[in-house]
Amino acid sequence: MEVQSIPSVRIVEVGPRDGLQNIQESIPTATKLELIRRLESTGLNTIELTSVVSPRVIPQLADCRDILGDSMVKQLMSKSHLRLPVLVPNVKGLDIAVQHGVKEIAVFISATEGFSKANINCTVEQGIERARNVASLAWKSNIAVRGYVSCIFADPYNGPTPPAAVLRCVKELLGAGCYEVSLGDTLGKGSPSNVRTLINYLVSNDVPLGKLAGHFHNTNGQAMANVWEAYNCGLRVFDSSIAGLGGCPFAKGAKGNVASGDLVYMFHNAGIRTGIDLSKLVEMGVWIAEQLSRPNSSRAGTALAVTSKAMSNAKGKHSQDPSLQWDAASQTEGLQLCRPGGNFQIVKHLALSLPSTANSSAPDWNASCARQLNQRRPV
Ligand SMILES: CC(C)(COP(=O)([O-])OP(=O)([O-])OC[C@H]1O[C@@H](n2cnc3c(N)ncnc32)[C@H](O)[C@@H]1OP(=O)([O-])[O-])[C@@H](O)C(=O)NCCC(=O)NCCSC(=O)C[C@@](C)(O)CC(=O)[O-]
Repeated sequence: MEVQSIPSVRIVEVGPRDGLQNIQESIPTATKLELIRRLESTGLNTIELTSVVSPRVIPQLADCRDILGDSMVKQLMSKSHLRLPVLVPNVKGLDIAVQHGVKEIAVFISATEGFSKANINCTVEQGIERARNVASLAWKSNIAVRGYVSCIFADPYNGPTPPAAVLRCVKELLGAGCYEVSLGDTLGKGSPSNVRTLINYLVSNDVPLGKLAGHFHNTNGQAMANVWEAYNCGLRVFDSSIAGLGGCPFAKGAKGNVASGDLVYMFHNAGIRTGIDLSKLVEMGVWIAEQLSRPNSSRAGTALAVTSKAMSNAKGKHSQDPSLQWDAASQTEGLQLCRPGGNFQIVKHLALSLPSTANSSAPDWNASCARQLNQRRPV
């Protein structure tokens, strides 16, 4: 008999990097570290830790050395089942990552000129050259390299992106040694039909599906639909961010990444394994939204958090409220009468257990029942 394996996806949590990079208020390093620690405890096995970029451009992540030098992060880095990429734009970033024992980096280029110039201050061609150089040095240091191509559907300065420009960047990154390339809808402009068209186009031009990941921002509320469409086209790796945080200073108006909680909820409901504990992820979403004083953009996360709070409130109330503690009031064979707390004026519950000889002794049993209820009738 053919054994069917359970379908699974890999989720790349980009919250500590993409999720935080565009937040203006300074976030304490301790909060970022706690975020990483809690994310790992949910079962996520790929977490982008931070970026090593110009602190003038991304001041929020200027503490990247403190993150990478922290003992808890070092301990995570020593776990062989975890992938903990760090975003780097150039050799300087790679050097700092190497000094801190990073085992995986992510390089990033744009398919479009406008965003490339704004984001990394170079042309697309120069960006490719830099990424190639960084990747080749990384490989020499035994560091795995993931790649991003931004603006797969549109650029904030140049408008719609030609698919051929995306193809070129994907091929360049794979040729440079990236084990996987994440397709970034930086502005969140794409919808499922764009996703299908682009993936089909890439595949028909010899890009292996297994080398692609999806990175969808939720500006127009299409991110979940885009993930699902990409899944149905054959993608199995998706980037997401806790509480739907995310954004880039050069993608004005774009909203956060697809929320990790929504993604995991959707996949689990479809019988697709993620390896992630959804209830822990939900708690995490609530926690980080509180820490940052921001709304939690995960719809499933918010809804599940409300339900779980209501359930634990009800549980707590039941165990504390004396009127809901049930005592045996009287007991005869086959009949137990319970009462809530000390107040017997309202009979809230009657637990009846029929005698094993119910048929033969039914008249006796009925009489016993009536007697007890009459004795205990509310006044
Ligand atoms: C690429 C540069 C550095 C070019 O910026 P530049 O000004 O051309 O670089 P430079 O080499 O002239 O250096 C300028 C200053 O930055 C410093 N510097 C230079 N490199 C580093 C480094 N690695 N780490 C720390 N510091 C660095 C360097 O030392 C110098 O400092 P100064 O001497 O003036 O004090 C800059 O434009 C930059 O850092 N850009 C990064 C922007 C960024 O992080 N954007 C967000 C991430 S991309 C994204 O979100 C999209 C993605 C990936 O999520 C997918 C998607 O959604 O599409």
